[in-house]
Amino acid sequence: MKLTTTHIVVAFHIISRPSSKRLSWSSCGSGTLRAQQKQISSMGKRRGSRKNRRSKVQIEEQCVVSSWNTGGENEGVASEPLVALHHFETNDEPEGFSHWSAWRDCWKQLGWSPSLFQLHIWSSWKESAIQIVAPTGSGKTVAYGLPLLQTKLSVVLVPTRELCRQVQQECQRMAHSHHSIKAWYGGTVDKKSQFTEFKHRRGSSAIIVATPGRMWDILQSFPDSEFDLSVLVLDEADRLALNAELSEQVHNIAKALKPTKVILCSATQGSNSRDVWTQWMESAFGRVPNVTVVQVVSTRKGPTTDLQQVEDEADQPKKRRLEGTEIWSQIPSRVTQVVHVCAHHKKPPKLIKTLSKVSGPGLIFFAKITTLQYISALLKRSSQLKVMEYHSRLTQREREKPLQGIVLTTDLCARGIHWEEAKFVVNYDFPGNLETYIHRCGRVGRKSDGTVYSFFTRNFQKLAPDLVRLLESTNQWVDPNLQQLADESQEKEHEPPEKKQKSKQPDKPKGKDLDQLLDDEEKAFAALAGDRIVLKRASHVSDASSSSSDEDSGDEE
Ligand SMILES: Nc1ncnc2c1ncn2[C@@H]1O[C@H](COP(=O)(O)OP(=O)(O)OP(=O)(O)O)[C@@H](O)[C@H]1O
Repeated sequence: MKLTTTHIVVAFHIISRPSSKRLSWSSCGSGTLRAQQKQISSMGKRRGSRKNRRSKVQIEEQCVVSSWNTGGENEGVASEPLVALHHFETNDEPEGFSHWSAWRDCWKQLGWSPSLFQLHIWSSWKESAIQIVAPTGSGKTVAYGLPLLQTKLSVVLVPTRELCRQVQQECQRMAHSHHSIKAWYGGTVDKKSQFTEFKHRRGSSAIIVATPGRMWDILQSFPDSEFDLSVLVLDEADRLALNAELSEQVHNIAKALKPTKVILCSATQGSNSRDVWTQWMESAFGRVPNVTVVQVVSTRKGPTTDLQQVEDEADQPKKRRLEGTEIWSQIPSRVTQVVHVCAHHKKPPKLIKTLSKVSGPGLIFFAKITTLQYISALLKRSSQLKVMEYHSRLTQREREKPLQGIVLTTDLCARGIHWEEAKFVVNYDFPGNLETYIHRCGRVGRKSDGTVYSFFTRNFQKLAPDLVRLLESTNQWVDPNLQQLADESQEKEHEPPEKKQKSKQPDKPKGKDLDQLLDDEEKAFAALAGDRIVLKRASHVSDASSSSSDEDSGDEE
């Protein structure tokens, strides 16, 4: 597998969320652009570390079109999108686009201007395989959803039920009432009627949004059926690829449905996803086509005291992208990230302190449901806060309730969920990889500014060097303790193998199991809350130390 070397920057653009008028593509006249640059640079000034403030670093976002396949060279890439903004403003129909007026009417109804990467995706729509990589909240659903409204039967696979419902609603918003968009996941109408409807839809225009588990279940129940599928969209494609069960289901679905087009979509790519994606393509097409990648990337620009440093850093995103692990650009610039290194037992008081600072609704992420339930019980007893639990052990009915107040959740909510009102995220437990960190950060900053507070414990030291680079690349403050952990980690990388073995950090904090850690948390809460807390562990968490069975992977069915 090789990424072709031609990466052509096809356009330059500073983007936040496309709906934001001041930063929208339509307002990209040079005067406005200068104002935007000023605005971005002043954001850097407000939020940046001292080092960044001095160097006045600007973050600029660009749309890059490239391609990959199993070894071939990249063919010529258009220097600007075939579908341009003026096509939306005039009657001038772009060449080769049927149903153009329907597309335009749809946008006019929504009252939006398409963003640059959305224009590029539509311009690339004739390709049989497209990969979309754009920041959280940038409008990827609309980017693939709008063309689906002009095609025959298409299937969108997403990893969770929540996302399934959300994508269905988003597509329905764009669609005229005659267009049928269905959401299929466990607990919905019976399989037989879903299958009959699917068969009935052959040849007509319809979108089915489903979890892979449900879709495969239905297809398995009715073997030897023929389908006439136009497009298969794999939303959160890296999540689907990196989970063995989901990946196997997608593989089987691609083989059974034989789509004519495959769309891969996510804010992150994950380092090993591409091998799995290749297998899916082989199942769908019987060969691996050239995959066109439309990607939003950010680079840092601006005067600095150290030119070499800027040049090195400017190279960094490109290098990472070439390795297929681009992680820098996908957190919107209006999200402030505050990462603090802290000891595990300090997390409860830190949480209370953080919650006293924030206002408005938000999400707190936990690695395990038992920890979540435990902290939830403590918060309910010790504060007046409106707390809601949200994880995969709830009933379907409970999972359908709208999010409100302070939501204690797991990675079930890490991806895709569009909750405009959310003002903050707390990573009570830091996620195991930076892709998940990026997706969790993306739950805020969707309508207005948001802040992400992360409690970083030493057992995540391995992530520290990349996390520091990520924070710097997005102009954020870097905790000196985090910098120190990053430096130590890099020094360890260069140690001879024997020494490395000796100094290897255990995955869990040394000598303490979850029960002990919860005891520490309980004491810390008691110290803070005084009499309001009854020092008695809730019975439903007394087996908290029991294995990883309480982890919430967010997978479906
Ligand atoms: N061109 C546009 N102008 C204004 N609003 C837009 C535009 N495109 C999409 N939106 C809106 O932006 C919001 C976020 O879109 P969406 O949920 O598709 O983000 P996303 O890129 O899929 O994010 P994530 O990576 O977190 O899943 C939606 O409410 C959508 O309706």
